[in-house]
Amino acid sequence: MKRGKFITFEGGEGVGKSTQAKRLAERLERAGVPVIITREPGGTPVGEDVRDLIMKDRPTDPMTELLLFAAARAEHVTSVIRPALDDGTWVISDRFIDSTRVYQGKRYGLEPELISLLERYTVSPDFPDLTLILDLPATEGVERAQNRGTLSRYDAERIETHEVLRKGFLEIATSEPKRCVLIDASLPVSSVETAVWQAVSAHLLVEAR
Ligand SMILES: Nc1ncnc2c1ncn2[C@@H]1O[C@H](COP(=O)(O)OP(=O)(O)O)[C@@H](O)[C@H]1O
Ligand SMILES: Cc1cn([C@H]2C[C@H](O)[C@@H](COP(=O)(O)OP(=O)(O)O)O2)c(=O)[nH]c1=O
Repeated sequence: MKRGKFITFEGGEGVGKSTQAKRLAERLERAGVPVIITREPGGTPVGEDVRDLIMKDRPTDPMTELLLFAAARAEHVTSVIRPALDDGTWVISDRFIDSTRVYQGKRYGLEPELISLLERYTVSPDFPDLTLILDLPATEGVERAQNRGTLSRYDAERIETHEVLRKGFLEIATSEPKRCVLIDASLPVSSVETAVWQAVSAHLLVEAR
């Protein structure tokens, strides 16, 4: 049985991750590839509870927040992601480790060594095969999230904070060019979809055949 591929979408608020995750899944299905979509925080009953908890009662201590995201991720990897990949199913996750690196690492300054250690225990060896980083000026992303009508407490942060987050994602794209592809998310939905499909075809479909 050929192992499935693991694809993650990352980027700031409202950049189009959920929209593109759905479109990519539809394209893969049309290409005959078995695929599931999942998200973080979330993806499991425990993960969804953690999501509700974090969104509702924001932890005052960044370390609490980091450990909650890590706990949800451990459950997500062991009960959803790893079994699917082992079974030959492709997995698309709307946010994953890079969100922690950027939101808890860059924004709160929590130590990269600690974040790496948590990744080692919660994710390893199931790191993403391909990460699509959707890039958009922070003001546009927040505007899209506002228009969508669901502005989370994270979305509502100051625009300077969103720019710090954007920079964090750009740094990851630069430092890990084999895993990450940077996508211009300011283009129309269908053009972003084409860019995503080109990246997936070039990185994964050729070797999957
Ligand atoms: N390329 C795009 N151009 C314009 N609007 C978009 C684009 N992609 C998504 N949107 C819209 O922006 C909002 C946020 O998109 P969404 O996929 O929910 O983003 P995210 O999951 O990154 O928060 C939605 O209302 C969506 O319809
Ligand atoms: C997965 C993850 C998410 N987050 C944050 C990013 C988002 O602001 C929030 C999840 O909200 P979500 O609704 O997924 O964001 P979006 O507005 O992009 O659709 O949780 C972290 O801070 N760390 C993490 O590890």
